[in-house]
Amino acid sequence: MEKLKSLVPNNLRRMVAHSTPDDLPFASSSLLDFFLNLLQFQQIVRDLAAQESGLCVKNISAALELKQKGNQYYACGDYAHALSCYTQALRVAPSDANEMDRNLVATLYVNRASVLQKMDHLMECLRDCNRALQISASYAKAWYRRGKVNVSLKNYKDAVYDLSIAKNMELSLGGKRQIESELKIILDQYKRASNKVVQHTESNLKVSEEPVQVKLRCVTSPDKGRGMASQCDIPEATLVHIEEPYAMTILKQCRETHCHYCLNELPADAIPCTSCSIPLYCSHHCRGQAGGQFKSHPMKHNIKESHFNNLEEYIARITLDNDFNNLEEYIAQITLDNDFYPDVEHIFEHKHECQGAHWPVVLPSDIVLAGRIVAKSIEGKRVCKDVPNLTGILVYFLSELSHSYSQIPPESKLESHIYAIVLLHCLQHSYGSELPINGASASQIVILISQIRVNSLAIVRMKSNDYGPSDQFDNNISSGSALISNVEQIRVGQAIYTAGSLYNHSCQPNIHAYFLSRTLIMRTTGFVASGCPLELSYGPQVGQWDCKDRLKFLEDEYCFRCQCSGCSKVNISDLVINAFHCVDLKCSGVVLDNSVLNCEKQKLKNFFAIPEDSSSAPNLQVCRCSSDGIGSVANLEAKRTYLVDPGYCLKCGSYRDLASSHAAADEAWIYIKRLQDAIFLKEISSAVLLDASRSLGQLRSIFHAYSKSIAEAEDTFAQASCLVGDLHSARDHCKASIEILEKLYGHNHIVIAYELVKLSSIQLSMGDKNSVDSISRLAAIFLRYYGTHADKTFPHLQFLRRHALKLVD
Ligand SMILES: C[S@@+](CC[C@H](N)C(=O)[O-])C[C@H]1O[C@@H](n2cnc3c(N)ncnc32)[C@H](O)[C@@H]1O
Repeated sequence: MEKLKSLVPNNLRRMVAHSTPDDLPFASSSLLDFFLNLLQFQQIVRDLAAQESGLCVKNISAALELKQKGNQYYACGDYAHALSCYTQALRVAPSDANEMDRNLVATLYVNRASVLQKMDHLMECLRDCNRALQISASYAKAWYRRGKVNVSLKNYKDAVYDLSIAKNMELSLGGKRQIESELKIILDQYKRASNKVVQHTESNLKVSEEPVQVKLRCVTSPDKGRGMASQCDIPEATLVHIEEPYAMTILKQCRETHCHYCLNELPADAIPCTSCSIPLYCSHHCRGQAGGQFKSHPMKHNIKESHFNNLEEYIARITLDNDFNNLEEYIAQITLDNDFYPDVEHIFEHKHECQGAHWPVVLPSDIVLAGRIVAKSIEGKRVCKDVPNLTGILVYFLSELSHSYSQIPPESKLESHIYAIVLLHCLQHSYGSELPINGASASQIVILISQIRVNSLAIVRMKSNDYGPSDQFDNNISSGSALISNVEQIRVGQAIYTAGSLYNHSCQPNIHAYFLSRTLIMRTTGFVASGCPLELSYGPQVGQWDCKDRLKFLEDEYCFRCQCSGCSKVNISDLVINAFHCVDLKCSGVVLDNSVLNCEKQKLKNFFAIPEDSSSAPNLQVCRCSSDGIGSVANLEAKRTYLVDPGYCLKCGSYRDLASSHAAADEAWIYIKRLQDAIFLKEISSAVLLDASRSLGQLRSIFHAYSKSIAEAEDTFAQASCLVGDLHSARDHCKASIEILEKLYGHNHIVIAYELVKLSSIQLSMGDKNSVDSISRLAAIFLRYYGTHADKTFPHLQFLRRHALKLVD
């Protein structure tokens, strides 16, 4: 990108940078003409879009090399590395490659199955054996491995079948004898045990049985444009929206860890695309839905019919059991190809990327997402033939979704134009004349990119990390084996939800958006009165950042100035979050620095906007101040001189020297940061702890008691205390941090639930029965945000509940 940008001459750069939606086609076409005559551009595009020589094409020698490495790791017992090598080998192995008369992919599945069994991933091992047998039904080693894993799963009947078949297929006499002796042992086990049947169906992807029962309507307001509003009173935790993405793509950093279709974490037996080396999927279902070029394995071997008769007789003889009579059906069930192919109307999102070219890996996620939207539109056009050209195929996006082209910074405009032209060239390899490359099509993709910018949602997953005292730390304070849970949200994908994009943002949202698989779900987090707008947070919230930081983020990321209530009305959180303590330590007032005050001043002006001579207004203001707690930190009805200069306490008017306060705070933070580094390295010395403890005392005298700084420092101490095994202190610091967060976010915010996960796990480790209350409270908040999906989105909740019950018993 930088290379291409640097080649654009200044006059053209200026023209593109200052273009508006009206003169966009002219700017696009001028830039396109320039690039088409540029050799470097042609070379870059050729590299990105080349199919046969692309980096993502299957590659037999790379696969063999990785297989070899995997074998070496396996031989020396390094199963984790062996597993990774076999998975990478499967990713690049062509489906028709053979090695010693055996299909290479089948061999790799069997090798990986052996590792998975060693690592005790039994169901994953079973699935890999099935995959090998679906390619080559007469593969003795695959039947053998299947038999062995079925023994581990105590599925003895299947194990008898599998090993008998393996013995029948095995060519060497020695091999046959070995299997026979193993069979004898299994037969004994079979006779002694009652056989259970292990279900090996793939994961159920149905996400929600709960229907959406409320009616919403689209409303328009002058400051936010269209938005959604309720048509009736809606109780809290009500499901208000559920939607599948129009288009979705995985984020780069999750390509190796999450399924490229459903975005759930990959299991140990992840499967690759059959014809390129880009995606990994968790199941055949997801692979089928995403769709590649669907190459089947040409070496498919089936078992000859004649084998069945002898084999059935043999099994009947060794088992003396009439129950083994449908061998043919058994084999058919296992060896049947279980790739799931959706109906003919289904549009495959990965198909156009699956040609070996590496542009889908190299270009940024939002550009790949734009590619998926264009591809879906073209495929849709094939189904509905009366849509004429690109204007037609992108008609929904061009006319229905808002965009920010006029507001985006000049540099970003140039980047969008270059990406649009590059993307068009890459997509043309799949769509030829269906996708003309000209100024009109390029400008439409530029608009599409800016629509993605303001309308796409980040798909997130909740992740809980456990940490406890380091082994080497001499724990002489408590004997508790603390295992503390930390919850974090990680971004895994980016998607466009067409109806979901009508919801506006608020920094004090009344709906919560979350994802199951790739499905978007929205729920009210409190009671919503009829006619009220329903708004979610696009990222920043009151309590998380102060107002100026939220405004900046929304302008930078989404190109709009937030008009929500959190950014236009005074609230206690914005006043205290980055506030200094009053010099009079007995005073609870806040002292604001210049940057915060400038932003708050605007809101404070609105606060005083009511005419001076209005007799009822001041009382109203007082009521409001005391009701939301503002009165305890700022006396906004008093003299307005406080509002003019930074450094004065908003309650008593005392002056604080902010320059020296900033310097003292920076110094104190050096020691807290040192403690954070020590936590990361899990090496906490008493000297580091002591210095940080002194600094915490200093911070408490510098910052306001409800400030984020103090909350963060308390949280750091909670973690450190946990690691050194001082659970009493960990609990107290965790409680202190929660108290501050309650002031910043409110009592029932999801952030409080995340902190309660920490607190309750500390309490559980201490055997403290108060953990039951903490867990009930966090479960109630989770219920409010996730309703019936609370356990599904956060399975750790069940674990906590179980342990709390044990404690009560
Ligand atoms: C995903 S769209 C929401 C629907 C949009 N209002 C429309 O008419 O299509 C995001 C855009 O809505 C507007 N918007 C959303 N929340 C806003 C807010 N809190 N303040 C101002 N504008 C907002 C901005 O123009 C933003 O770029």
